[in-house]
Amino acid sequence: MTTLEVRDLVKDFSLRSGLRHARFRAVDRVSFTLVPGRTVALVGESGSGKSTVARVIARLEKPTAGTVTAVDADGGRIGGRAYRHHVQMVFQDPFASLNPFHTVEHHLVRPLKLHGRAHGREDLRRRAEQLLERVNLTPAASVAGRRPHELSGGQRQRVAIARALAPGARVVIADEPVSMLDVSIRLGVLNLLARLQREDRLAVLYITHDLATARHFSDEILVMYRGRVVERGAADDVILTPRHPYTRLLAAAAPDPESGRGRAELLAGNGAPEPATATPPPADSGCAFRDRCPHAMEICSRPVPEHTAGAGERSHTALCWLYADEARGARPAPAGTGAATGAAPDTAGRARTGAATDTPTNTPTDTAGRGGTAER
Ligand SMILES: Nc1ncnc2c1ncn2[C@@H]1O[C@H](COP(=O)(O)OP(=O)(O)OP(=O)(O)O)[C@@H](O)[C@H]1O
Repeated sequence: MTTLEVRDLVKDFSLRSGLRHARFRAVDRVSFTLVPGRTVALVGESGSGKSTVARVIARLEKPTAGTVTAVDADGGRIGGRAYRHHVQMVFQDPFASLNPFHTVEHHLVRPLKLHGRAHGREDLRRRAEQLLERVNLTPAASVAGRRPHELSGGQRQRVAIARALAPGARVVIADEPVSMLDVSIRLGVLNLLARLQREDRLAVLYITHDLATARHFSDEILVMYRGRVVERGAADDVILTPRHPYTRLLAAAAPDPESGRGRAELLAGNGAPEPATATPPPADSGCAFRDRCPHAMEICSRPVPEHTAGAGERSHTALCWLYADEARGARPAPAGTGAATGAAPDTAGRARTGAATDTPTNTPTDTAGRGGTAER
């Protein structure tokens, strides 16, 4: 049963510089579905469009094109105010998302009242305390009377999560929910989100730069590059057998727990991928990654086909010419743009010779491995 469907979402922004006026496409034909009890992770480097997708879903931005549709358990379309009960967002910055002048109780009572989830002072107070207990903020009565500055960053984010649950949300959009928190408490907050998701069968969109937590906490991963989803599949498949050269670069740039350096740095001598905003995307509809791709071919300037391996829950899609029949035997790109003749890359970014393959034989080492950590 579908809870939220994003279809062919496009978001353009207007850019003005003096008298010049241009349009910039931040999100380009993004589609995915969120279902109860499952987490979809949206990963990609800074500027790839992840937060814009979240903001459109949360109705903080209007889409330029495409649709976002929420449906209830009977398949009926949810619109208007009910949509705001149904879809809630947890923001990156717990310091900015809570009003410093109001108590924790006020932050929870307001949505409970607004969405008709409790009535009367006593009922509201009781429901607010129940929410605090659910996010492990105890003793709830004492926490309820505090103001945000009296709480740690982790505690504030727990209040923000409780506030998201207050209207009875079925879909939670968590936009980098732990990136501003101390490393030592991040897993505790993510484990809390995972528990609430299981208990309430929430549909969660988890936005992150971090491949390790994306793999651990999500069922499906979508990799975004310059507004487009360039790869998608089951979390383990995307991390352990990445197909798109960009995902391979991201995986290679993931921090090495032993040395503390990015693996790309170790392999290539220089390093992690540049931010997506560093260079403007190519003006045509070819692959936006081709300027940085070590396997770029001339064919990459043509509109990129989607290639899917596997089926159902194991379907694994890459938006890349390397896997297309037409690319076999394609001429290599001119010198300086990287070279490959239909060769699928290995994880060190080297092109393997021979025809492209649907199932790359080289897989990255499991640096993004799963590891359970208790909720704190
Ligand atoms: N209101 C806006 N006006 C103009 N450009 C914008 C606006 N909001 C976002 N952008 C641009 O859209 C692109 C995508 O931004 P977005 O914040 O969605 O990326 P992101 O992947 O979430 O990055 P980060 O991880 O740093 O938050 C960026 O180039 C950004 O500068």
